[in-house]
Amino acid sequence: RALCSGAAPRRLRPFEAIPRSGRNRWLDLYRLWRSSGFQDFHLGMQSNFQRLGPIYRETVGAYSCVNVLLPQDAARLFQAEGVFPRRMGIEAWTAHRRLRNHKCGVFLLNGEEWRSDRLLLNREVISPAGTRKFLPFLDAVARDFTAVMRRQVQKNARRSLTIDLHRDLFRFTLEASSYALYGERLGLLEETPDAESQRFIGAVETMLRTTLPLLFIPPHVMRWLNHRLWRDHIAAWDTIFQHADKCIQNIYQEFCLGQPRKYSGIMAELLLQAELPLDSIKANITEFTAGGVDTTAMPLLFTLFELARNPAVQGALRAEIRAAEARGPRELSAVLGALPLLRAALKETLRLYPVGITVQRYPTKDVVLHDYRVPAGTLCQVALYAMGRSPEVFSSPERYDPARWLSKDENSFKALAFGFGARQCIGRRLAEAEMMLFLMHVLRNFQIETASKEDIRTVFGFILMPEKPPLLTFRPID
Ligand code: HEC
Ligand SMILES: C[C@@H](NS(C)(=O)=O)c1cncc(N2C(=O)c3ccc(Cl)cc3C2(C)C)c1
Repeated sequence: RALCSGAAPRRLRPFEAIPRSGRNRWLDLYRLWRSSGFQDFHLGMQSNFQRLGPIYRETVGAYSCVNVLLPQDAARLFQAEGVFPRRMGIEAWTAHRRLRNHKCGVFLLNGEEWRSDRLLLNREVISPAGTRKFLPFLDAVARDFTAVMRRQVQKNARRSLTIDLHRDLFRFTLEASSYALYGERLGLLEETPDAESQRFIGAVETMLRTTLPLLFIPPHVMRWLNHRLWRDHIAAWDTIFQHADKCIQNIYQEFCLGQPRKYSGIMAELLLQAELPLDSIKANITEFTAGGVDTTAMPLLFTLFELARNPAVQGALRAEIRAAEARGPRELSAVLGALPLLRAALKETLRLYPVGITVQRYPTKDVVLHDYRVPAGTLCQVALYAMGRSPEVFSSPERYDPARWLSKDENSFKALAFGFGARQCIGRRLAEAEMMLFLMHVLRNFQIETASKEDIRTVFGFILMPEKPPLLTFRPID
């Protein structure tokens, strides 16, 4: 085909010819550790692409990988992922599970074990039918959150509320995901939120923060050093598992006392389904409980900030929400289906602030990335942060413009914030619904403003987060 199109067939280049960042893997690890470069990892990748081009190889400490940022290279990588797609493991996490004799959830499993758990979980967690069942639970929590905010505003003489919302957002996402998972309200939105749940949120933050250095340093070295980092990491995991166990015990007891008459959350459905063994249900529900807090709270904070500094976009979204509401009360999935601009705003937020800054795969067969031969089994990753801000991929990438996702033009393999294919984020529909419902109720009830028009500096703490959470002002709309 290349010949008849007149173009000379592109010569394939050898793997060794791929440009390399850094010089010495251990020196670069030391430098990264010293310069707290872990938290600027995403920025380092972005400048490497600017220096070396759209593909390069990186070796830091024990970790070595090929980085790409163009959609067509992402497409080729995913086409080579095979039936058991695999990401880089997190040794520190599996080390904890072994230490405590816990099973792993789908995030940490691979091969046949991963596939059998994943197929059984999909029906209740990510399928349209499963999602429809837990939408009302998320809507109830989003309504409660907005009502608590309105009460808060009434107390202020100025009838507005200026606040760093990030702690409240953690409580919202934990309250919402726990209600969908366990069918139980934790009561986190009340004035005096439950102390144990607060401790859980803190433990998730500590666990994520201490995971970062452990990604680059083999944990057996850490354990040998019995480094404080390792002790904090394990203690945080123990708190996470204790909390999830308490929630699971409650619902398991009720389940044994008699079948719940109507839908009471994902966990109850999995127990009723009786296909996944209890310890697998526990391992996965624990992952979902811990994985459902920061991952969804951060994009909400970034979206509120961008809408505050882009009032025209905020107005267009409010108009869309009012129009959808004017069409009368309908099933929640229909309401969410009538908010394409709001869904596009979430895509735009995740383009600029991707919670997971990369998506990784080990190709199961040799693959050609940007005309280079890459052997099967090489760790490759799509740099989502660099892709989202690359002028080669997005026109005026610095502009927050949700409408770019509605145009007819080629957007394939550009919206990768939830990953791709059979191994994509299983919490995607839960996260999307939580964020859509939250923003729908907040935008209908409040005008959002911010004094700072400056970009937010982001740091990589396993989750992409703001270095300093923005201060936002909420003015009630009567
Ligand atoms: C309720 C749980 C939950 C929530 C909420 C959640 N995730 Fe995930 N996510 C997971 C799990 C579990 C996996 C691993 C899935 C697997 O390996 O089968 C995962 C995997 C991923 C991956 C890797 C996908 C791939 O193709 O390798 C990405 C990227 C991701 N999530 C992004 C997000 C983003 C972005 C958000 C929120 C805006 C989010 N996640 C919220 C549970 C969640
Ligand atoms: C940030 C991004 N990293 S990623 C998967 O792209 O490399 C991500 C996306 N979706 C979910 C997560 N999770 C967490 O935060 C988390 C915490 C504790 C546990 Cl037990 C399990 C998790 C998971 C992996 C579900 C993380």
